[in-house]
Amino acid sequence: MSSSEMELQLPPHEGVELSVVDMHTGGEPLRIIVAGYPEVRGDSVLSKRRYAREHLDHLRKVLMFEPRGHYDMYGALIVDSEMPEADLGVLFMHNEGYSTMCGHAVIALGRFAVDYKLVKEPQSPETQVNIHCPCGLVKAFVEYSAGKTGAVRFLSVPAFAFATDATVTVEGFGEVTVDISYGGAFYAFVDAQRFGLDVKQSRTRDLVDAAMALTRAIKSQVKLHHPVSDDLAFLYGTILTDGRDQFSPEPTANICVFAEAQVDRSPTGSGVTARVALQYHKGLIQLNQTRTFQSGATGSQFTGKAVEEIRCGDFRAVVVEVAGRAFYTGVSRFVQEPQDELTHGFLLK
Ligand SMILES: O=C(O)[C@H]1NCC[C@@H]1O
Repeated sequence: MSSSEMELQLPPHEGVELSVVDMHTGGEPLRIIVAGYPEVRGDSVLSKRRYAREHLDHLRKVLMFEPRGHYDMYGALIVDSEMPEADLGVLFMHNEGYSTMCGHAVIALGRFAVDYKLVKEPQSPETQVNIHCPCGLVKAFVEYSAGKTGAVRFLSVPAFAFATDATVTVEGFGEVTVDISYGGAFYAFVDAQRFGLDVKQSRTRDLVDAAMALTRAIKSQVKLHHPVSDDLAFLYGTILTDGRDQFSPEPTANICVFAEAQVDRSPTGSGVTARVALQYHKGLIQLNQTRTFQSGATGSQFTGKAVEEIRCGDFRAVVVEVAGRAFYTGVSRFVQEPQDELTHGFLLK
């Protein structure tokens, strides 16, 4: 028998099995867990996120960490939603825990939900998929024609500038002026030039070190607040930019360092949402002016625009639309053999 004829079956084994569909959006991986997880308890998606963190974290490590994943792996677990209008609920996971929003994942999940029939009756030219993320309901619109799915755009939860020109003291860099904005998760924004860096040219390690120093400083010096829930009020990451915030048809580049020094390969959907809200707040863009955002890491692109002004508690907020493309990379059935000394996973720092 030649190797091309071998059946892809695991030999007899013991232990937990987990099945996933792998995709990427602009280079950023998304491992969608489709089987093997126990029930995630909780009466809301936000409380399920808490439950997964407290009771099921060993499984996040199995799927995100080596040898099945890697330092920068990203995952999505589909859960039931308490919202009648939602087609699916989702929990996001990464190298440190569980995020509240993930735009690159929503783009991939939109395609996935149509292809794997999580929505009834797909429509052409676009099928709407309502995805209940921990931050709230996100509406994705998936191109659909002749049975095939394509590009995805989504309308995110209310996004708002939380603080502009805030000053923090950053170890090794002194006083740094930053903006903080929310796009389903909170991000700090600063021009990479402030650290003598360039988001497209500098070494990733240097960008990560600067971004993490800033994240640490903000976490210890700025108290965040979200009108809907305290579970949303934490800094998810720092986005270093090329400083080109004034509207232009040219792309603007950024790099997002989130969770525990994890680097987004995509332009960061929730980051684009937060950055558009910030640009709108500063009067640098108008409603329905589309900007192109480029990942400093891979050059991949998303577009983003503010489409409506609304309120979120006391904040003047906007609904932001982000668009991009996701692709399948494979399917896997992972096993966790009990005899394996490294069965729980590990990370190299
Ligand atoms: O696209 C996004 O929003 C995400 N990508 C990884 C970090 C963020 O959650």
